[in-house]
Amino acid sequence: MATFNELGLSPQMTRAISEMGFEEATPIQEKTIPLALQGSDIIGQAQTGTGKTAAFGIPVIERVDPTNPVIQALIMAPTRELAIQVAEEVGRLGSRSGVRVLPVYGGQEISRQIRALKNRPHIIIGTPGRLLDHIRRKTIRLQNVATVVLDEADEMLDMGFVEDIESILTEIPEERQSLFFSATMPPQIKRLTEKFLRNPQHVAIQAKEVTVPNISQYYMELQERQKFDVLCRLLDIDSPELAIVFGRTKRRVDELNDALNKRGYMAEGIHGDLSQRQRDVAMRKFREGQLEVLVATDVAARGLDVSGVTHVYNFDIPQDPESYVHRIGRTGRAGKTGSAVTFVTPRESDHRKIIEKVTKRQMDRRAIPSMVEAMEGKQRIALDRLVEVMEEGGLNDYQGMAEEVLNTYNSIDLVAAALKMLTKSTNSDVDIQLTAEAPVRSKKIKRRDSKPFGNGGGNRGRGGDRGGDRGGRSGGDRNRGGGSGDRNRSGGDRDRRPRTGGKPKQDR
Ligand SMILES: Nc1ncnc2c1ncn2[C@@H]1O[C@H](COP(=O)(O)OP(=O)(O)OP(=O)(O)O)[C@@H](O)[C@H]1O
Ligand SMILES: [Mg+2]
Repeated sequence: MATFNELGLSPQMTRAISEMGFEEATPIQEKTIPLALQGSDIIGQAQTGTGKTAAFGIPVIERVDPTNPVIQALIMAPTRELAIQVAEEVGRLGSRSGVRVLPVYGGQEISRQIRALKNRPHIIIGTPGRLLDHIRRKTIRLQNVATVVLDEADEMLDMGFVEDIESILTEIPEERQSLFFSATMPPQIKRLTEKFLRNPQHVAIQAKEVTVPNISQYYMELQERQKFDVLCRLLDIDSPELAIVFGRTKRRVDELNDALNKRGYMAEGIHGDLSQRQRDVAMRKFREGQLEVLVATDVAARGLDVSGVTHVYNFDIPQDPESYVHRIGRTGRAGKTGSAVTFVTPRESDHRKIIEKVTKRQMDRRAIPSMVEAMEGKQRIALDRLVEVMEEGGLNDYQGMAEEVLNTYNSIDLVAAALKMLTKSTNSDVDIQLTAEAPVRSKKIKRRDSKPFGNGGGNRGRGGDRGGDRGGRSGGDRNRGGGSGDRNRSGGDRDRRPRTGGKPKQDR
């Protein structure tokens, strides 16, 4: 790995990078930053959690002229949370360069964004729906944009977004630089990029596997009705620092979230039908470690970078291999280790094999843990806590009382009682009924067998009803020109029109 000093960056940038604690450039950064600084179009592909944000963020900032108060770069991301996160990272990277950065996304009051735009930001990070809204209102003008970035490019060029992206790109001068980044790049999307890029440099940090090697990957075969109890046992045994549980639909996420709370876990749900406030609260609590579990649809599958996520549980097997790669990539980031467990019902067994084939990585089978193991897990957590408190010290106020009580009682009994008290009560008598989800049907198509995420043929073969945040939405969310302009109120920018095959929706 190279140091950032070797990449030809400005002193302000090097300073900001070292203040962020980055010592060496990651491989994707090392390869793409010099190319991007020269002005090349780039398709950058590297595993989850390997620093793609800075790989595009650094050159974008370096190419901005801070003395010119116009929008010079546009970064697009598929979800609001990701837009916010990318804006934060780019803001930190640009903190010494005098560049102003602004995120714009649905669900936030547009008037607030319009006020913020008066500060003349240089770089906008936005979700496509809200960006289009600003373009129509002429509150954002893109005629001075020299660099455009698509983060999660394959997702952005997929069916639900591509028309919006095209409309936005027509607002940007043609002699622009385009940077497309993602951990996955299915062949047919890669082909589509030719339409938007000029002589792109393909930079693929393609390890043997598409997923990160430091994520242990397991699957567990079970019946749909066993899933919830097994999840609780896993949480007890694994005792994650932070965990994300992915469910297939919004209803699933709501029900799971309720059920986990009833069983005594600190959980919150996130999906596209929640208000932005609810989504923000859930994300903030999760980032601050006030939750143990974030329950999410695929709205949280891509790009989110929360340190401390040690475990990902696919309560429902993901619909396609890309989703699998991104979901499990929420753990094992920036060189850390992580663990992912995917629940597979008997009829989904073929689907698991397809995922394994595409990712070129086998998941290890993990046995269903017993209740006894779960209980032992909880007791172990209680013991760890007790020892932790003891090691922290500051026990003077209690020592007199401890000595006194030890005159009467046996020390083993006392410690056992303390442990019993500290062991989280199971609440396993709380009756939980989750609505069953139909198994994922594997489409038996030969897709991307040879070069799964690179060049070559292969059928996209994606169903019309992928993640729960997508299919079946009414048009309301995208109602252009609604009074407040806050058209994403009930959904995410992520929540796209139903995939009914290419036809423009009537409200467009
Ligand atoms: N050179 C570096 N040294 C140390 N940490 C870094 C470096 N570059 C990035 N990071 C940190 O690594 C983490 C992951 O980076 P980032 O979110 O950009 O990954 P990504 O490749 O975009 O992943 P995904 O495909 O999931 O979106 C972040 O917390 C980021 O701040
Ligand atoms: Mg990313």
